[in-house]
Amino acid sequence: MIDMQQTPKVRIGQALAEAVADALRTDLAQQERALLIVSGGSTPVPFFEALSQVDLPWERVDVTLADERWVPETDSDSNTGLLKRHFLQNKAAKANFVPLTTQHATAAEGVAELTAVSQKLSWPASVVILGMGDDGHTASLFPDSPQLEEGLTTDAPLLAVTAPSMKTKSRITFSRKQLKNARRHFIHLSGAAKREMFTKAFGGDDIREYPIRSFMDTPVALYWAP
Ligand SMILES: O=C1O[C@H](COP(=O)(O)O)[C@@H](O)[C@H](O)[C@H]1O
Repeated sequence: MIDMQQTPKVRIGQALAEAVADALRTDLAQQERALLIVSGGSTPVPFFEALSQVDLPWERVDVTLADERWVPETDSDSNTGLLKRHFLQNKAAKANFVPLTTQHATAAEGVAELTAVSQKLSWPASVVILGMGDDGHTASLFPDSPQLEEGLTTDAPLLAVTAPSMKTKSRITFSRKQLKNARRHFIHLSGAAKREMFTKAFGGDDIREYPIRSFMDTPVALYWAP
């Protein structure tokens, strides 16, 4: 239930949590397991906290990330660390979390193992939630990345990438094609800078300029909070 006393970011987080929970319930009524793919970064915290409290057969839900920074879970930049602190708690503690990191030193070395793991999940995903950076990146598909073309075109599910403009440059990401392999897509944004970028991105067609554009040919529900 949306709490009208809360800030817009919390209310949008609650609304998105309700929509995602409904989607998972619908799919779990027809299949044994459901796959939920979430993004990291800073935006999803209120959504994670709301979803963690929802009643669901979480033991039948596999959760993984759209992308991960290649750092230990204890690093403040780790998306896995973020999920563990804000989402995989309360009722959602029973979900099966599939991390996008391995013991390998680099993402390039870990990608084969993670590809094998990811292929055992219940595709198509029930839900993919995408974020967007202020530069128009989504997942770890960055406009200035040498692997952008590969990420936008490959049939491989996962790839190792570098993001020259980011603090954590070494990353792993699901490819555009794999992120599209889902029943429902949501984009979750907050703040004026993201509104401006979203308007710019959705006003043009060059997917290499703003990679979030590569989801404009997909039905997406936008959850934006001022
Ligand atoms: O690096 C990343 O950035 C995007 C956007 O993050 P935000 O902090 O601006 O919300 C995120 O969606 C992605 O998962 C993350 O690894």
